[in-house]
Amino acid sequence: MKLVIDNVSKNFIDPQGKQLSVLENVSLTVHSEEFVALVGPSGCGKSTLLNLTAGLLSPSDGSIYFTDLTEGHTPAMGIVFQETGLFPWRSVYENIAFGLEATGVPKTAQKERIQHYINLVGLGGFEKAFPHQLSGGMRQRVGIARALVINPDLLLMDEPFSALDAQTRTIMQEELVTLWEKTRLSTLYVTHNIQEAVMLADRVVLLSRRPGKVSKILTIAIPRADREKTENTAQIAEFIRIIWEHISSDARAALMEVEANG
Ligand SMILES: Nc1ncnc2c1ncn2[C@@H]1O[C@H](COP(=O)(O)OP(=O)(O)OP(=O)(O)O)[C@@H](O)[C@H]1O
Repeated sequence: MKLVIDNVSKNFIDPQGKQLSVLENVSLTVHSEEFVALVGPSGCGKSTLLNLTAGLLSPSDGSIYFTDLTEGHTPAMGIVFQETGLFPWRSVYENIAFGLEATGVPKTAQKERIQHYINLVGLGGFEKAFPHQLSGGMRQRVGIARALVINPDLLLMDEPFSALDAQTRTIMQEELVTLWEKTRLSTLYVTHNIQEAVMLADRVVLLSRRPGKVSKILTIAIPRADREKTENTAQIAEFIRIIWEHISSDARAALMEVEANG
């Protein structure tokens, strides 16, 4: 499976009725078993690109498609947003079951699958709890399990941990690394936090937006072996220093822009 974002542009109409060009000719691929982090300052169009990929928005130009699929297979996408959007009147189990309800998966297989993901995200024992009885981190785990239960080909995550306190965020990031090692799911992860991107991703993609200009893509590749060495702040800082030596001046400017405006 490969996700291809091919020369995509997106314009919106702003509240004054003027056309606002957010993305122009943006191209990006996410390969099978690849974790790509999309980093950029606030307002550069990260969520727009993710929503276009999810099919929640349509591109003004260009196309988004999958290649290298098994014949006849329709790709599925799991989505995790910053706001989990859990149904408050449904239990943990019922919230996770939601994604499977409209599918043809038989009931017994559904039960097994739901329980598998509940255990995988560490929520065993909380099946009957309601969202208001859970911490922010636990609610995000429900959101992640709900996205995974449909066995997606691609996982889309939009700042899933940014509403959490710093300590919980670190725990959730570590848990996501462990979870990803188990699932190796192709993932596109939006964040404005460079450290988080470096810690999680195989490849960091910078979406840069200069004043008066539309967004453009710059990529920093992070080999998987090196990613595993970025487990604490000191290692991440050292890693970013090494990357810094090897990237273009445009990419340096984009990183500084993220730090200044992220
Ligand atoms: N539906 C819409 N109608 C009009 N303008 C929009 C719409 N959605 C997004 N925009 C504008 O597009 C630009 C990019 O927004 P987007 O949410 O994609 O940025 P972002 O990089 O995800 O920002 P943040 O990190 O703050 O979430 C912003 O200027 C925003 O105001």
